[in-house]
Amino acid sequence: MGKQIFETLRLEKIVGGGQALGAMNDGRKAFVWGGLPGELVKIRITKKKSHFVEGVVTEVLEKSPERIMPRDENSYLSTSPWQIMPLSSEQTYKANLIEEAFRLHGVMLPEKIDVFTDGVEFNYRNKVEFSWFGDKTDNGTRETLDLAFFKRGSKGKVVVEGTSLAHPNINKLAIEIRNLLRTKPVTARQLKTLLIRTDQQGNAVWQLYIKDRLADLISKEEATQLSAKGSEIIYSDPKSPASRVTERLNKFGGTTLTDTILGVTFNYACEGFFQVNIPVYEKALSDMRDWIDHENNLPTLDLYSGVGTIGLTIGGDDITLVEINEHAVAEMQRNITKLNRANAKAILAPSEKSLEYITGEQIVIVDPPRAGLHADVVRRLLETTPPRIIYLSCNPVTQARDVSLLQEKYEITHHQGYNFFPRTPHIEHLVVLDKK
Ligand SMILES: C[S@@+](CC[C@H](N)C(=O)[O-])C[C@H]1O[C@@H](n2cnc3c(N)ncnc32)[C@H](O)[C@@H]1O
Repeated sequence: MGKQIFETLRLEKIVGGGQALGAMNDGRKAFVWGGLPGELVKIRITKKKSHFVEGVVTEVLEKSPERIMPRDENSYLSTSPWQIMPLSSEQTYKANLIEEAFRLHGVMLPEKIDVFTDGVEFNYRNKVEFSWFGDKTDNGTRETLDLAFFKRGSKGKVVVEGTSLAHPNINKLAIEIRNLLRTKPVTARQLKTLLIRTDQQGNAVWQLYIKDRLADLISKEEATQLSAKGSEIIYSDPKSPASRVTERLNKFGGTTLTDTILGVTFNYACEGFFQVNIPVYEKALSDMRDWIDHENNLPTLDLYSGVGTIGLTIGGDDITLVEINEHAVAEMQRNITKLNRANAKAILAPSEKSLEYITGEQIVIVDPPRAGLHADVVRRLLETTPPRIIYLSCNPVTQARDVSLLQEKYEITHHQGYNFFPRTPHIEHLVVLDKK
């Protein structure tokens, strides 16, 4: 291991990525996890570049009055680095980051920025992926086996018993599976990840991704003793770091879950796509629904649609959904069929290659990834000028960039922030744009 480098500095502000910003003695910017504005901290450098460094706080020399004890003292940096401040501060930082992003792009937001939260700070996640960690025991005869998360800014792992963000049934089941595997001749090196998911009723399913073809690692009897409704043992190519399904080795019960969003029922696979914090997502959807002109019954176009949870709940009868990911589209198609939505069309394609669907005669909903809208999508919107664009974003910086371009022909009618992921720096922001 290379020599560790430490530095002491004062932190100034929180930046878009969620880190606190400070300056090194040599003038380089330092993006720091685990610190708050105003604090004097000692940091360990985790990445060095010519113009900036990244680091993690190892000691707080002067504390911010905002600082609170993180609930997951050892692992909060891996899952939710804003556990060190109260939710009220988090809400203010999120609103300020939205404001700053739009100001830097020269866009005036007409209303005071408000970030909706349902006040549920913990236990909101319905999906957690655990890693595994093993170490030699004192006498070196066998290895320990623990659940773990990757440490932020290093390749190391931190041993956990769960996370405060997760539904309690997820943490409970994770421990049951860990305890069962501790009785087996298997080491952490043979295991990749454990994915656990719950529906809103708390029914849990799990998938164990392993790097050896150990189909009989867990018996049917053992699986039925666990507090889950279904599970799978999956062989996942060891060459890929991700939990990809290479081969399904064994299955105990179904691993499909069902949830209802604004009265519409969706089925999704354990490894499939689905929203993580359904109550707050539902609030965003019901707000967005208010901006769909159901009276005039215009068709709706949902770009970057995922499995269609926006378009199929709030879009009208005549809805076209465009998504790049084939698994998401397959899941969306299954749901369209099940819901008997004859006028819903799922398109497997990048939005920027589906420009012919943007005709100007429909309400357009966009919910792009962090990179924001493709330049060709913005160009086509400006050419065809649909009467309303409903833009939900997980990155206010790229949203502000796109809105600044769309302002040529649109004005902002409404905007609202949402806190889908409390205790983390993630921000969602809705902007409703009307043709001028
Ligand atoms: C922020 S998610 C939104 C998903 C969905 N609207 C929802 O509410 O759950 C962005 C989605 O865009 C998809 N995506 C990414 N790049 C895309 C592109 N160029 N064209 C279409 N979809 C894309 C991703 O696969 C992902 O499902």
